[in-house]
Amino acid sequence: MQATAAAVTRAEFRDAMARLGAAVHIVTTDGPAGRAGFTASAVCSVSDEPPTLLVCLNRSASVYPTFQANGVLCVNVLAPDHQALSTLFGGKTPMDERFAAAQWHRLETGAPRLHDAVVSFDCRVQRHSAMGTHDVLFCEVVALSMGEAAQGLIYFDRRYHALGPAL
Ligand SMILES: NC(=O)c1ccc[n+]([C@@H]2O[C@H](COP(=O)([O-])OP(=O)(O)OC[C@H]3O[C@@H](n4cnc5c(N)ncnc54)[C@H](O)[C@@H]3O)[C@@H](O)[C@H]2O)c1
Ligand SMILES: Cc1cc2c(cc1C)N(C[C@H](O)[C@H](O)[C@H](O)COP(=O)(O)O)c1[nH]c(=O)[nH]c(=O)c1N2
Repeated sequence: MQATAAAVTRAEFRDAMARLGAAVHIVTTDGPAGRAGFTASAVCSVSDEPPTLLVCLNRSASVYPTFQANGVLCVNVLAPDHQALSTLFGGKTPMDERFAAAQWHRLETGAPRLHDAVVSFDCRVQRHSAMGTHDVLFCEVVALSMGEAAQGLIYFDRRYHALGPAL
């Protein structure tokens, strides 16, 4: 099936995007506006000088005002064991219940770092830009924490898949 740009519906776009596999993250914040976190697949490297990544956040998400006000966040890259945690942070669960399901620490900014994340990027949001339903947050990485295992959790075809070295 082929569709031209003008004729691409939301449903067609989502069906197509479901075939673009992506790593899964829990993005957190803490500060004057309180603590919040959500599951995100729309995360990408932008520049290594200054070290910068981007996160796309839906402006209709309940967490949006908290991220907007705090201006800091931590991108926690998930491992295969974190499937249930990803589901918890990707639904409508109250914030305290989300955070009660795992252990958290802090790096520089105070945004929660997941203790067994594959890697965590602690960031200050330098800029944000609205596009359609989402804000693109440009985040400068001010501290890093590398986990022990280099294994990944991928979201592809609306399901989770474990990623690790071939045996
Ligand atoms: N970028 C996002 O905001 C994003 C990404 C993945 C999932 N989700 C949300 O998670 C839930 C389950 O998603 P699913 O993948 O099982 O099925 P789905 O059919 O809702 O989404 C399929 C794919 O489309 C993209 N997508 C979904 N919603 C989007 C949005 N609002 N803006 C931009 N891209 C979007 C993602 O790549 C997603 O994996 C949905 O509520 C969805 O909105 C949002
Ligand atoms: C696998 C997967 C991937 C994503 C999401 C979900 C799931 C299951 N969600 C949706 C987001 O996590 C969800 O809306 C949050 O729970 C926010 O909910 P509240 O509105 O704050 O309760 C999501 N939302 C967003 O704004 N950007 C993203 O990149 C993603 N990616």
